Amino acid sequence: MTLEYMTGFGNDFETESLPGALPKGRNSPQKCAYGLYAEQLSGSPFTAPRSSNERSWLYRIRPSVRHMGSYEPYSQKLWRSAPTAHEGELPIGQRRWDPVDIPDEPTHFVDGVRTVTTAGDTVGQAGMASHLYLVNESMQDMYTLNADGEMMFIPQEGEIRLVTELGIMEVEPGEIAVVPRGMAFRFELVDGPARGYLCENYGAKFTLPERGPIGANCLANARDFKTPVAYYEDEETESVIHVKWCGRHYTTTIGHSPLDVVAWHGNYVPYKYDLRDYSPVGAILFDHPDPSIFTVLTSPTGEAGTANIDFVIFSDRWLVGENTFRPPWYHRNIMSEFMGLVYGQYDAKEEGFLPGGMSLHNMMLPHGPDVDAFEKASNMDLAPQKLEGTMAFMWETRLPQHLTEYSASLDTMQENYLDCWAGLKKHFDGTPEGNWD
Ligand SMILES: O=C(O)Cc1cc(O)ccc1O
Ligand SMILES: [Fe+2]
Repeated sequence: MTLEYMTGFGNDFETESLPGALPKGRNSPQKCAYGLYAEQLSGSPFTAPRSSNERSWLYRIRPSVRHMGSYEPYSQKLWRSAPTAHEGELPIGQRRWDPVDIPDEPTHFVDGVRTVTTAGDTVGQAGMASHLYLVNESMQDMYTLNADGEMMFIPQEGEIRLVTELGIMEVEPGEIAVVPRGMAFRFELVDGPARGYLCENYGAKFTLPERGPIGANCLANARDFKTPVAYYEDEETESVIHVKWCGRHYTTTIGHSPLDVVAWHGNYVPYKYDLRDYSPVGAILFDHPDPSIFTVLTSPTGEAGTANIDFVIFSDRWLVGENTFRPPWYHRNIMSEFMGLVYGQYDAKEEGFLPGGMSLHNMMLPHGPDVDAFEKASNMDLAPQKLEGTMAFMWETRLPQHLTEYSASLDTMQENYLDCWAGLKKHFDGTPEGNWD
């Protein structure tokens, strides 16, 4: 599909799919052109400061109050919500999983979400959940809307199409997309089954991190973000809308497509971003900076520098540090790190961390390079080295992440993960050189 996008991050966009559908100079004319209804979708409180105030005006065939009402419970037991902290005797510890297969039985997006971790509390609007989506069927006459948070999609296998109230985005592995809290969409497959990672952000919306002394350029540049143009459906077919609200799943049935927005303007929008447009900045003489240097988007909290979620990537880059151990250092961290791998190899792990796999290094639990990565990096020739064809990512949150019964009992969980560090030898022998034999 050839799709049109508007570029920029946080812009006030305007778009119409019929000429003159967008009112000029006002939001609520007495009668809207084409007999449309005007509707405001507020993503921030009305009174939020300008820098964080987000809303869009939608000009649609029917107001959404005609789309939704009379909610019936819907059973989706594997799409969980925080808090799940006190359920059963779920284990703690460093965790890693191999990729999970896409099921054979017909599975659309809503049924294909599998929750791996939850943090915080949906009702308190803090924290996040990390999920997988495993999908082999497009949604048909079915739509979904998540009141609990915005959703970041990271496709790992298979291109996906998100047909949202504000327009259509196609997203392939290497790209990400974000759908705002409360926006309805239909999830479709472009070219076959799809597996990916999904972050449900219960807290403040993702935004670009400050660059500080880096200045006005590099990292994720605003002009590389893409928001779809208006698209509408005028279809009188029986449809189901799935709604997730305070951790529960519901459906409501209506007689038409809810994707009936003919024109819109505003800054509360879905967007996509190609991670290969990211311009990494790093140490160019010695030492390994904190991974926050690779932040793409951050969901801030009221506490400075203490993110609800930092979305960080480890993409193609040069390693040039002199007299430097170049992979990640060993560490313990107050923040909790969920990682996935879209393609390639991650530089802290020589084996075992596979594309489509995932790892969890939770609050204060130690981790770092496996024994082979340590030995290799400790002894290598330190010529400039290019890491190529790699795309790992991390959702790092200030809150501890809790497993679910599903992730704790997945048969792809690596029982022997700790063994990747078991061979780390004692090199200390009391001499300044140490013993490297
Ligand atoms: O644990 C990890 O692999 C992620 C990570 C990468 C890095 O370069 C430094 C710290 C860190 O947590
Ligand atoms: Fe880490």
